[in-house]
Amino acid sequence: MAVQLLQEVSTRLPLSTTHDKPLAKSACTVCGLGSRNLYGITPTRLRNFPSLTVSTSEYLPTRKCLPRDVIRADMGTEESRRIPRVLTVAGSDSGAGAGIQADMKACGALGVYCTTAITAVTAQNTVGVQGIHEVPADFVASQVKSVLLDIGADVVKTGMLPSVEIIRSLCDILRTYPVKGLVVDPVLISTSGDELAGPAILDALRDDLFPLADLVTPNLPEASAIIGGDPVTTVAEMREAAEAIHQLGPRYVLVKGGHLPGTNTLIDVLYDGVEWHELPGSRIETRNTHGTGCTLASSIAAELAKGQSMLPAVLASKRYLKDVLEENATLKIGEGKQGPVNHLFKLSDWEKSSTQSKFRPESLLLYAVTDSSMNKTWGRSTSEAVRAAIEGGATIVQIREKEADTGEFLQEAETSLKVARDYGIPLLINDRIDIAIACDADGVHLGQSDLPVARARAILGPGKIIGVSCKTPEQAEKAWKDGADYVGSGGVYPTNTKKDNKTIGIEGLREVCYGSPIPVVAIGGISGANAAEVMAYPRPENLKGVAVVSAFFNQPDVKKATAAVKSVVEECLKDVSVPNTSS
Ligand SMILES: Nc1ncnc2c1ncn2[C@@H]1O[C@H](COP(=O)(O)OP(=O)(O)O)[C@@H](O)[C@H]1O
Ligand SMILES: Cc1ncc(COP(=O)(O)O)c(N)n1
Ligand SMILES: [Mg+2]
Repeated sequence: MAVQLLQEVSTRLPLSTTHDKPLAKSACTVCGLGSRNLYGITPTRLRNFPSLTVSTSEYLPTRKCLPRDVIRADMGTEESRRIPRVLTVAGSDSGAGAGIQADMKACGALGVYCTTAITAVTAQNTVGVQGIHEVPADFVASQVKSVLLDIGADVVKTGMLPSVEIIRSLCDILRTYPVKGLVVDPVLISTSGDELAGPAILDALRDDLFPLADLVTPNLPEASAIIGGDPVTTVAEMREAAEAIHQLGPRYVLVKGGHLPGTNTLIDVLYDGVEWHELPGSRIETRNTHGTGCTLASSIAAELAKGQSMLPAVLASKRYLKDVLEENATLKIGEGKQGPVNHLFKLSDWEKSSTQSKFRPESLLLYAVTDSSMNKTWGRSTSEAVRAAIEGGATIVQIREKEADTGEFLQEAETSLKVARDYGIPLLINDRIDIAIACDADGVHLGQSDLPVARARAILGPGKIIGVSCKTPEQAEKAWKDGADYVGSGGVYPTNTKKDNKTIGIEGLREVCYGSPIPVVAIGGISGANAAEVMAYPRPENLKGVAVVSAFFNQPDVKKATAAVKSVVEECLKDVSVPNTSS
C-alpha cells in the first residue's frame, strides 16, 4: 500500500529540482508553503521503495498537497481477506469513555481492526483525572513500529501525545513508513478540565505533526490554543481558526463545536483550504459526553480506513456518535459529573446477553394456559382471555394453540405478548420455538416429544425461560441437566384438555418434585375445588404453584374464575412452608 501511495504521488506530483534544496529553506512546488510543510524522504525509505528515483535531498510535498483520492483504500487486490486497520497512538483512560479505549471500541463498532500504541496511562473516572503516567518516547516508538512493520495500518489516529519527544519520534516513523491517512486529535485538556498535555507540545504539533496530517480535529479550547490564544466561541471564529490551522499543513481541519455556548444546535466546521462545510447537529441532553472527541476522531479514522473520502467519513462518524449519545442518554455509569460514551451499546444489551435467566420461580404460582377452542366457544380472542386471566391474578401465561395456522398463531402471540408486557407478566409459547423467537416471547414450554431441551436452550440462549412437561423424577432431572428452568408435572387429575394423558395423581406429582432440582408447577384438571389439596401443607419446597386451563378459560368470566383459584392458592401459602423432603 505504501509503495502504491508513493508511486501515485510520484506520478502525479513533479519531484522536480525545485525540491532539491535544503529542508529548512525550500518551499513546496505544489502548495507553495514553507519548510514545515515538507515531507522528507530518508535514505531508509528510498531503499524500501526503489521505484522512486529521487535523491536524498528531494522532498515530497505535504499531505495537504496530495490529490484527494490518494487516501482511498484499496481493499480488493490481495487474495486473502482483509479488514480495514486503524492504529491509534493515544493515552489509556481507565474510565474507558475516552482515549485508547474509546478508539478501540468505536473502531470495533464500525467493523475496523484497531491496534494501539499507548502514550500514557491515566487514572481517570467520571469525576476527573487523578493521575498520569507517561510512557517513554522510545517505547511509544517501539509500539508503533511493532504494529506498522507487521500488521500495518491504513490510517493512524493520534490522541493524547504528552511530550515533544513522543510527537517527534512518531513523525520520524510516519515519514519512514507512510500510511494512507493520518487523523490528529490535538488532545490538550480533558472534558473534565484536567490538563492531559501541556502547552509545551504546541510547537511540535504545529511544526511536525500537523503537516503530515490529513485531518486535525480540535475542540474550541484546543483550536484557540493552537492559534495562539485568540478566543474561539462563535461559528465565525471557528472558521477563522480552521483557516489558520489549515495554513499549518493538514489537508482538512474539523473544528468541533461541542463547547459552543448556549445553543441547541451544535455546529462542527470542516475546511479543506477551499470549501467550507458547517455540519449541524442537535445537542443531546446527557451527562455521558466523556470521550466524544476521541470517539469522533477514531470513527473518522475508521471510515477513512474503509475507503471513504473525508466529508462522507465525517458525516458517518457524526451519525454514529449521535446514535451513541442518544441511545445512552440516561445511562448511569459512575458518580461524577461526566459519564463515559458507551460505544458498544448495540452489543451490550446485557439483559439479552445475560447468563442469568429472567425466570423467577414465584411466577409459577398461578399459571394460566390458554386453550384456543375454549376461547372460541366463549367468543373471545386469545389476547382478551389473557388480559382477563392476568387481571384475575395469573402470574405467568402460556399460549397453547393447537388449531390455528402459523401466521394466525404468531399474530395471537404478538397481541397477547403486548398485553402481558403491559402488566409485567411473563408469556411463554407452547411447543413452537419458532413462534417464540418471532415474537420475542419470554420463553417456551416443551413436551417430552418436542424439540429436545438442550437444543432449545442453545437456540434461545440463557435469557429465555424454558419449561418442560415431566411425569417422572428421571425426566425432571434430565430437564434440569439440559437447561430447563422449571418442570410442569401432571396430569395431577384426569382432564379432557389433553387426550390420552396419563394421570399421575398427587403422589406422582410429589415424587417428581422430590426428584427435581428445579421448581415444579402442577398441571392437569386443577380448579378451585382441588387446588388446596395440590398445594396443601406440608408440601415439597420446590412445588411453586398450579397451572390451570379449563377452570380459567372454559368459564363465562375468566377474570372472576382466575381470582377464585387465586384466593385458594394464596390461602395455602399462608401455611408455613417448611420444606418436606421425606417421601
Ligand atoms: N451533547 C452533545 N450532543 C450532541 N453532540 C455532541 C454533544 N457534545 C459533543 N457533541 C459532538 O461531539 C463531537 C466532539 O465534540 P467536542 O465535545 O467539541 O470535542 P471534545 O470531546 O474533544 O471536547 C462533536 O461532533 C460535537 O458536535
Ligand atoms: C487518555 C485520554 N485521552 C483523551 C481524552 C479526551 O477526552 P474527550 O474526548 O472527552 O475530550 C481523555 N479524557 N483521556
Ligand atoms: Mg477532547
